[in-house]
Amino acid sequence: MTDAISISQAQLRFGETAALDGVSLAIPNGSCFGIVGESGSGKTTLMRAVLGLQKLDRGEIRILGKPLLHGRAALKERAGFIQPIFQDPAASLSPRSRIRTLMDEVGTVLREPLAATHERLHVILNRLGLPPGVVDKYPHEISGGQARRVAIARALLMKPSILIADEPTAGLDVSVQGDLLNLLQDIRRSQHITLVIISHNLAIVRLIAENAAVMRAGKVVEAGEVGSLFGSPQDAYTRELLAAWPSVSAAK
Ligand SMILES: Nc1ncnc2c1ncn2[C@@H]1O[C@H](COP(=O)(O)OP(=O)(O)OP(=O)(O)O)[C@@H](O)[C@H]1O
Repeated sequence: MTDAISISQAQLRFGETAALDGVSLAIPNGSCFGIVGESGSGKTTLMRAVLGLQKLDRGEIRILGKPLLHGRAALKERAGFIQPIFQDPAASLSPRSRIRTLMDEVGTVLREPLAATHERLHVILNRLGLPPGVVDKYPHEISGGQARRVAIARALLMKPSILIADEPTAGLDVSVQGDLLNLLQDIRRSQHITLVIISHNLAIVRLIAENAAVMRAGKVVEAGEVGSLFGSPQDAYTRELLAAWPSVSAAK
């Protein structure tokens, strides 16, 4: 079966820093895949490269079997099947537009009648526990948790087959974090979406991912099925990370 994302020998430097240093990964179609690692290990850079927002110095990325291309047309085409949820959702919402405008843009991009977009949006907002009236608000009028769910709603409205979420629960109350993860997991299963979760939080990845990769200093130090990766880590760095999350190694 074709992988949703395959990355081969990705290299990317920012001056002296090797943000990606020979990263190779295969993310199976329809799976939930976690990318973990401490701050600065290269997780966000990898996500940006996969989205085509950052060019590699060397290496290759394939999305659903096709080589990743750059340029406006390729970026636009890719938005139809791969969608990001960025760490700071408020930053991706235009401050001067009501949320309705942001959602209506999706209908235009998909060349879908507005009524059909609104109907799908209604279902998605309901699913995410957002009141329908949220669309009449400006981004500064909603809470951080709502902004994150609005960003997820917009991403889902695009009907992606791959969703990449960078720290999807950052800044949310612990009580809401579990709900959001369960919801993402439900949506992934019912819509057969490949979900990539990027997080420094091992507990989140342990909870919902099937496979994961551990990154350090731009390299993948270890990757595999989550149970064995966290149950019997082979790499010293994975063990070190796990030691900081005792509840993760205990939860088998
Ligand atoms: N635009 C940039 N210019 C210069 N250096 C950068 C840039 N983006 C990232 N880096 C550097 O590349 C390395 C990897 O950063 P990256 O943001 O990918 O890490 P991360 O694992 O996502 O961290 P975090 O969990 O804090 O978001 C870091 O050393 C960072 O300082």
